[in-house]
Amino acid sequence: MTKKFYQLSARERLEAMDLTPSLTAFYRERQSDEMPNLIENYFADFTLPEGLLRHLVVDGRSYQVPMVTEEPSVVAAANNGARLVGQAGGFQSHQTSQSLLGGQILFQDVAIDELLAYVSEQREAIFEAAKLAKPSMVERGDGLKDVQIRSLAGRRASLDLTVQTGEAMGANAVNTILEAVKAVFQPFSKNIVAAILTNAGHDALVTVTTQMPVSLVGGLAVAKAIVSLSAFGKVDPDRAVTENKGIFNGLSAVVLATGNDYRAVEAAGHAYAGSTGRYQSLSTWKLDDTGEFLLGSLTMPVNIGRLGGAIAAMPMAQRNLELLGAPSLGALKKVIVATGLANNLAALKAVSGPGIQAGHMRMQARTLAIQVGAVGDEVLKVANGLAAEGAVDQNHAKKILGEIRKNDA
Ligand SMILES: CC(C)(COP(=O)([O-])OP(=O)([O-])OC[C@H]1O[C@@H](n2cnc3c(N)ncnc32)[C@H](O)[C@@H]1OP(=O)([O-])[O-])[C@@H](O)C(=O)NCCC(=O)NCCSC(=O)C[C@@](C)(O)CC(=O)[O-]
Ligand SMILES: NC(=O)C1=CN([C@@H]2O[C@H](COP(=O)(O)OP(=O)(O)OC[C@H]3O[C@@H](n4cnc5c(N)ncnc54)[C@H](O)[C@@H]3O)[C@@H](O)[C@H]2O)C=CC1
Repeated sequence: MTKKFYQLSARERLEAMDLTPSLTAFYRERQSDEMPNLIENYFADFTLPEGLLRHLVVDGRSYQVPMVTEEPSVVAAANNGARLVGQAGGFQSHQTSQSLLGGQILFQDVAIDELLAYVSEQREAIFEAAKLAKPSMVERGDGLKDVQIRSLAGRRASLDLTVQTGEAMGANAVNTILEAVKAVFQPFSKNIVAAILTNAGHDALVTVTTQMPVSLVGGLAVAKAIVSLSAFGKVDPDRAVTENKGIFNGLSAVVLATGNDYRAVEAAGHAYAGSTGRYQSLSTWKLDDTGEFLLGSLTMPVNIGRLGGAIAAMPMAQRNLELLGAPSLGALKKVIVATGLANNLAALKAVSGPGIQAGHMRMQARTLAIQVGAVGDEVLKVANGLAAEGAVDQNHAKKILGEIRKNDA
């Protein structure tokens, strides 16, 4: 019987794709032994560059932070922000919870009083079902910690479970527990719509702060400009979404480098950014009462792991955790949020000061050089030529590349 596409080996898949010989050769060179089992229909590895945030100081400890991103100037911005904050002693963290992940059993057409009464009567059975579903968690002191009913519009309700997940993100564990607990609600089986974890992260908030003399950012006028721009992120969602993108520039780069689920972290972050009813920037920058210090803070939910998921299966993720000094899960979360705040500071300083283009486009120049066909040494030569001309666009890049090739011929 012919195999289905997903049953083929990675090599066989390339043959089945019926590609040109050059495309087949290209992808074949990019097949590895490490990745095929991570996802489905695997046919090649896609590589992204990894850059270093050299000194990120959090709670008095200095970290070398791996960052995976495709965007020029993000790693430079992280280093820039972390350097400024480092001179003031670094970031402080205020982690407000253990590793807690939520789950929901969703009910419709339900009489809330009946459900409340049933939950209170079956509390022990609920905890027992959770324990039997994941006994190893309970042995470690983790597992189901709380159960609450939340009434929703239109005779709907959510049974909210809070699960302590130890050193893992716990997504699969929570889903397993939810499906086991669902079985306790047999009398309501017709009312149950789904049992699935929530990425909201209400119980996984991490806060990172900094207090720095205004002189470090270039004086009171610069600090005031940063504060003024930050205030727009509180009143205008259009500005807030851009500012948050700048935060995730750094934050997601570390989440990715450690093999964690960046979609989960970003979804939770954006939901938290909208938790007041209006979408706002996740960070806050203000001056202290004396006007001598710039105060920055970033609070957001972070549900990640130090093991489990894809982390164990990706050698780069493993090595990157080693590079970070094998931090505890709590410390890793702080590093991730602090990197986001470092990027945010650098971006706000650039955008409220000279503008983003000067620094960003200098670094974008290398990407532009590659886009117009520069290879090897030509890439830097074109980038330097663009910087010298003060015009970073494709036409100039093409012109400079043409001149370099003419001179080298
Ligand atoms: C680009 C810089 C850093 C230039 O910054 P600068 O002050 O013009 O340059 P500098 O040469 O004085 O360098 C200052 C520090 O930046 C770092 N740095 C400098 N160059 C490098 C490099 N090549 N590689 C690694 N690190 C670098 C390094 O730490 C250096 O200190 P030093 O070590 O020299 O004492 C600055 O202008 C900056 O931070 N800009 C922000 C860039 C940014 O945020 N880019 C992301 C893309 S834009 C975006 O996506 C979102 C955004 C920005 O719109 C969000 C928002 O609006 O809020
Ligand atoms: N909505 C979402 O965000 C969803 C995400 N996912 C994916 O789930 C993955 C993460 O799931 P996890 O449950 O974290 O991974 P996992 O399923 O690999 O579980 C963690 C494993 O580590 C073991 N373990 C050993 N020591 C531990 C300790 N000290 N603390 C905790 N666990 C320990 C556990 O017993 C378990 O086998 C990610 O890849 C994510 O993309 C899956 C479903 C939904």
